[in-house]
Amino acid sequence: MNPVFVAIDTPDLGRARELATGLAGIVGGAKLGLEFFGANGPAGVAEIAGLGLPIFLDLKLHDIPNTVGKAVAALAPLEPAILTVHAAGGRAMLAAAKAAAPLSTKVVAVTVLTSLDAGDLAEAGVEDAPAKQVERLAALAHAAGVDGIVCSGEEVGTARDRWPGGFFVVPGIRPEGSDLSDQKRVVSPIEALEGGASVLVIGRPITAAPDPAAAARRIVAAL
Ligand SMILES: O=C(O)c1cc(=O)[nH]c(=O)n1[C@@H]1O[C@H](COP(=O)(O)O)[C@@H](O)[C@H]1O
Repeated sequence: MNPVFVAIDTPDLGRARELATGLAGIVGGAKLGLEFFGANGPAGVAEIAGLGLPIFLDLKLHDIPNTVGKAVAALAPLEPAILTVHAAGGRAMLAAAKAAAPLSTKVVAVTVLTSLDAGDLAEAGVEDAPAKQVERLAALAHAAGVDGIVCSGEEVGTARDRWPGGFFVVPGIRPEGSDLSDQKRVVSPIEALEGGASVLVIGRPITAAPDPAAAARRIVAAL
């Protein structure tokens, strides 16, 4: 399976359609997140899904177990290939999300966002290094029965060693020389794959390129 999921982060349905159409056959799937969902809702997700790429619905749900379970049930007709929740929501919330999801959907728990470093965690009261916090939340996600986690490429190797059958989503991917933007824990596409990533989430290095299809082809060819 082609592990590259392109993050289509835009509120513009026409632009999303253009990207999904132009990248079908080059990448393995499309990730739609809060920006797209806020503007286009479930109908927009269904429209992009109809273009043929597997859909990763990245809404990073984080609330009490009842609310998250019912939100996942409301999203279930979309049958996304992958759906995100926040591991910090706790064991019962993670279990409720998994119980409400279609069997074909991989529910993955976001551990420590790739936009955070040790200083950011300390400001939020977490004194451990990101790797330690990822390890803790990965163990929680595993125990709660979800399918895998989202972590950076810096942690995926250790996480995979501890959960060999897990599904590992790695964003914060930057090919050599590309702009970091707001990402702080980044690795290259090949480093993420060699570390054990199941899926590489890549947004702006593809979507902000003058020729997104050519950028995606270069990334996939280097894997
Ligand atoms: O869950 C995610 O996909 C996610 C988790 C995380 O820790 N970091 C992260 O960047 N993401 C998402 O991955 C994408 C990264 O986009 P780029 O930085 O443009 O490659 C965005 O859509 C983020 O919402």
